[in-house]
Amino acid sequence: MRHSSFCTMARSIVLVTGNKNKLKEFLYIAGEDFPIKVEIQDFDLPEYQGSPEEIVRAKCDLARQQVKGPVIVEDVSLCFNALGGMPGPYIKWFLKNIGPAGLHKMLHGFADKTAFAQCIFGYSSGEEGSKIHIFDGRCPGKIVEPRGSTEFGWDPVFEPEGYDKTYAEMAPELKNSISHRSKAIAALRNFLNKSESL
Ligand SMILES: O=c1nc[nH]c2c1ncn2[C@H]1C[C@H](O)[C@@H](COP(=O)(O)OP(=O)(O)OP(=O)(O)O)O1
Ligand SMILES: [Mg+2]
Repeated sequence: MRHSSFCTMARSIVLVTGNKNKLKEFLYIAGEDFPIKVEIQDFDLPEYQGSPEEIVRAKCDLARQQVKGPVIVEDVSLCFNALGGMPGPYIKWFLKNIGPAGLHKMLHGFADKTAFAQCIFGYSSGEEGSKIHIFDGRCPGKIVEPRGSTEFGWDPVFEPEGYDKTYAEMAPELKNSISHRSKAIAALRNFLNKSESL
């Protein structure tokens, strides 16, 4: 927290997520020096269809209505270039129904295995009608046969560009230093540090 006399920042923000692995990575990446205290509320928000950004905006607005204060929400997409960006924000349902191995098989007929992981945060100060700020982080890579820990989602099939390991084979420090999530958190951190803009 900054102590400038211009500081109008709220004392804490609520991160709404039902995903424990997301939360773990968020807290790890945010670290001790995150500009604002983050509290967690674990509830499932309905997710509309649309572009990743539209989904985050709607999710953030619903979170704001429930929390009645400053909120952040996160939505993650896994976008296959050969499929024009699909499954994208619908990755959760593909993963749930066909698993990581099925995701890899989806690209069987395509030479292009490239993909990108996208993490978008939506932030609202909590006031009705206030602007929802968007922070977008991406990591390019490719979809491979599953390798590594099966602990977190599609990590076993995503191999970031420039590495010969999948996210699931990486030490947490490495994934958290290059991931889509770390890039989005860097943008969020930068915004929160400019407390006058809140
Ligand atoms: O770094 C990641 N590495 C691997 N898998 C990941 C990652 N980040 C999200 N995921 C999974 C979780 C869910 O299956 C889907 C995104 O859906 P998404 O709606 O954003 O997550 P969610 O519903 O689990 O949590 P939330 O309550 O925050 O909406 O991709
Ligand atoms: Mg969700």
